[in-house]
Amino acid sequence: MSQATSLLALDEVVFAWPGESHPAIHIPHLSIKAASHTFIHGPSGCGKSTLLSLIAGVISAQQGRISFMGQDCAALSAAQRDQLRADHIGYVFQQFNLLPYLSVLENVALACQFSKLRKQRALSRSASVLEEARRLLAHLQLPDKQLQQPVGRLSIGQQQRVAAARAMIGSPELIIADEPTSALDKTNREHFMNLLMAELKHCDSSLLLVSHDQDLAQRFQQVVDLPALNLGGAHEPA
Ligand SMILES: Nc1ncnc2c1ncn2[C@@H]1O[C@H](COP(=O)(O)OP(=O)(O)OP(=O)(O)O)[C@@H](O)[C@H]1O
Repeated sequence: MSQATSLLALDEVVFAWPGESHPAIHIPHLSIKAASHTFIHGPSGCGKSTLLSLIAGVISAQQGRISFMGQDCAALSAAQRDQLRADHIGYVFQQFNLLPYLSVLENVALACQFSKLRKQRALSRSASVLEEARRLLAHLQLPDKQLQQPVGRLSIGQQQRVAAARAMIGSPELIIADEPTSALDKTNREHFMNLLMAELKHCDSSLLLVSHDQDLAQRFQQVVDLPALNLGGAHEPA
């Protein structure tokens, strides 16, 4: 990787939604190191999800450079970006995005179907992908009897732990979590964050978590504040 320890780097990144005259995002510089924990905080509508979509390559910046694992993302084809994402990024979404007709184990194992690399890594730890899913879910304290059930039968807190296991299987370099605790009460939020942080130590992944919940900040080495968009639209991280 270039930039020695930088897993992800954004430089002078500007993005405006189509038809908008003011940018939703202007990031002069943001760097995320390997195996580090970064918290992006800001009020509703400040651009957190937009920033994550830029980093994930779902949308493209009009200006600036985003590099991930030493590669300039704009120089990659759409197919190359898709593969980079599947191999090296795990996601935990606000609404989990689990497939309700699959079992808990199958939902977790699914991430390895889109990435040979993550499958190989999972197999380097366990005898099969399903076994690795089982191991991760045990660490995240999912009761054994629920592993074969459709995810729809789980509580919200349990579904969120399944989503975390799916993001972490095959040890992607970066875990992106978009408001992962917003559906949880305070006790479950603390429990989820404790389990997530403990498991991250084992897989050496970097965590990039966005939330409006400032209470989470103390757990992170790097905190970036995205202020609310002012009337001029553009903002820079504090
Ligand atoms: N697909 C889109 N097309 C046009 N504008 C959009 C789109 N998605 C988001 N925006 C606008 O971009 C700005 C930032 O939205 P974004 O969803 O990134 O904020 P957020 O900080 O993630 O909000 P929340 O915390 O409520 O999820 C908002 O003004 C929003 O209306």
